[in-house]
Amino acid sequence: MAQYRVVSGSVALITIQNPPVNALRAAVREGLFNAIKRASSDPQVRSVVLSGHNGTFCGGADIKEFGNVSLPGPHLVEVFQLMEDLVKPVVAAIEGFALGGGLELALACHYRIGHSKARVGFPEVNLGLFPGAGGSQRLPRLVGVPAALDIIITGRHVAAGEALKLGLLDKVIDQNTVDAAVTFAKSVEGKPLDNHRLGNRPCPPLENMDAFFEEAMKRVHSRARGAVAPITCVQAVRGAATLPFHKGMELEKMLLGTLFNSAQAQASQYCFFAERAGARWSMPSGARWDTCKAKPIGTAAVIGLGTMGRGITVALARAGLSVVAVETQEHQLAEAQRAVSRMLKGGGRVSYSPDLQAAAEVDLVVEAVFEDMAIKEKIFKQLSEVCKPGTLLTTNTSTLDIDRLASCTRDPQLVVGMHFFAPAHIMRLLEVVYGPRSSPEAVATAMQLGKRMGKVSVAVGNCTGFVGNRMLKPYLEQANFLLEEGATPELVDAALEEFGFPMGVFKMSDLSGLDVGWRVRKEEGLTGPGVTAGQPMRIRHSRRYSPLGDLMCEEGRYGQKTGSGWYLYDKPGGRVARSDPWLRNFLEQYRARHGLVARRISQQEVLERCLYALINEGFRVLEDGIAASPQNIDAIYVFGYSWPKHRGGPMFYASQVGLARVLEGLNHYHQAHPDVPHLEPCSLLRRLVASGSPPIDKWSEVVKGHRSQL
Ligand SMILES: C/C=C(\C)C(=O)SCCNC(=O)CCNC(=O)[C@H](O)C(C)(C)COP(=O)(O)OP(=O)(O)OC[C@H]1O[C@@H](n2cnc3c(N)ncnc32)[C@H](O)[C@@H]1OP(=O)(O)O
Repeated sequence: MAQYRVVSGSVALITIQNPPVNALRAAVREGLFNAIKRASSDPQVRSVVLSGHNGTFCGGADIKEFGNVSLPGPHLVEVFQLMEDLVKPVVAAIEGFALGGGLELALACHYRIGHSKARVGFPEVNLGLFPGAGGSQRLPRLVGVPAALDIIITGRHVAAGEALKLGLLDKVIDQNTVDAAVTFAKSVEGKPLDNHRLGNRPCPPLENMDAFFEEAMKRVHSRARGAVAPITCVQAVRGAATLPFHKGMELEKMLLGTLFNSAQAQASQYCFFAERAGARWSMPSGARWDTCKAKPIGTAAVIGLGTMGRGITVALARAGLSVVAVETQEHQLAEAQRAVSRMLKGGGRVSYSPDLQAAAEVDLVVEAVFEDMAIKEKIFKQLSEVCKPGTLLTTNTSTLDIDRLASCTRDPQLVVGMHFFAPAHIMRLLEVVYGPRSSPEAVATAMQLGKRMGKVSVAVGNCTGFVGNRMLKPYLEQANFLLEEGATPELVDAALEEFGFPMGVFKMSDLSGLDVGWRVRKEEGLTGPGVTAGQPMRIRHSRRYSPLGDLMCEEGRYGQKTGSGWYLYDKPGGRVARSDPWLRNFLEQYRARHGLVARRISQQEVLERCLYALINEGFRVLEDGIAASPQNIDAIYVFGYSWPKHRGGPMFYASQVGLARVLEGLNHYHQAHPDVPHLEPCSLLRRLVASGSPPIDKWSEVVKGHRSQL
């Protein structure tokens, strides 16, 4: 786990060996502890170099160990202190990553030499923690409080060049890092070390310290959206700035104790693994990630250059593909060309054409035209004739039937959905949608391409809305019903924002445009001139229906783009939402017209109705086999719908609330609203509760048993 050998006559070279990222699990901590003791007592040794096996210094503590009540082996703080106290100089040779406990380990060394491609950082905040093994105390002493706080709060990876400028690294080199570190170690043998022990150094002084930390705390409170870890980061760094090292370490220990087994830390760590779980995809046919080979993709075409098409073009070009961007409307093509070039800053290999024929020779097509089945069917038919045999045809539809599009082509097995999220070059999520006829090779290729674009890719089955938008529908529906019953957009949004969403449902709807959903509802036959004649306004297919969104669109209130929607904006395209007296009036008149009596609605009811309805649909998605696991659903919600990471995704949240409580809540609300089927608890949820609410990683066993009985 920690290999020890003496090189160059006097240098103990200690190499951490725990693939793939040399995480500091118990055996590694023990190995390091023993190796340092050995170097200390070895008379031949005058200096030490610490490195990581296989080009990676160290990815930090082993996150998989965190569930254990008491961690076995020596504690990291103990190992690091032993290292810092060593009377022989210790040099960290950093290749690849030094993250979290890995960087703390490097900070306990007396010198740090990094490869030019190395990256360092404290990503603990993303795991609901902070650098609590000395990092919050040592880093500010080395680089100063402002730089340390920035690194610790953002969790960002710092490139070697920047780390050198900050003084975090002593030297950056392009050659063999371990060789350079050995040479360096020999050059400092016998030299005094006191100033190189960060625990001995005071923090560089900071003017206006109180004001600095007050401002930092204010900023963190406004951005953290209920997450506790970022606040703790500020408290810990303040300790470093104001306390002697040993007192700061005590504070750090106390603060870490409050977070370590907290619900937020568990949720964030669950997200870390859920993000990676999508790569191990499977299809109902039994095809899997490890048995299917992706086709090589070098060229792609994007059809339709609206907002989505432009973002997709940028994402593909940044992944190194040569892209043909096709748009039949000349003015839109010219505008898109300018926008894409701006986003790519002159880089990328993109050509533009008004003609679909330009896609003839590409390996893969992403269709991103208007959300209209007839138009998409026509394009798929044309693509099938134009493109060379073997070209993968994909669609960016957010809701339409993949199989219907596949049936317009000569090779339906080559058709899959690639559902990007706006802005497509920024949002991390990609839903890869397979139809009943999509080949495993086509799925493997789309998943592989997602990885190349840096996306969190999740393979899902074909149904209206797939996973994300299917679950969103009952959530939006509940929000509208709450308005009918007496809530305001402000009340609903405040409850959801306090829960941790960056934007409430109505602000989000104003941002994305109310007309988008209106068009979908027209396509579904829920609204429109022919549909509404003679039908009760608030009932469709014998279920409760809210026409509020349709009425808003009929008034021309599409959201930010028209300057008014659920809120008022200072101009079309304005961003700052203000309460709108017109809307209050409109809601009052609407309720009066339909004999609805407004009642007081609590934030708790808002959360339970919106979130439980969404979660209930998540269980149906699992039941139907549209998503392979709750982890996949949660990754979709965290990376595509901005579900707060510290809540772990909707399915994990349900497991934390308690499945019995979610079931009870749904039963309660369904009794009150029997005409709303989305509130009726689905059979999988009932079954999970009946089987004693097993932990989330055991749900799949119940799902399997459940499906075999259907
Ligand atoms: C107190 C807290 C302390 C002291 C801490 O140190 S908390 C841990 C802080 N460290 C991190 O948060 C780093 C987490 N890891 C990463 O960010 C990345 O894995 C990486 C940048 C180090 C490498 O990225 P990449 O090359 O893309 O590889 P993967 O992310 O796919 O990872 C490969 C597999 O390794 C597993 N892994 C990664 N880091 C850890 C870890 N610290 N503990 C346990 N396991 C880890 C990861 O899950 C992958 O495994 P599979 O999911 O494929 O089985």
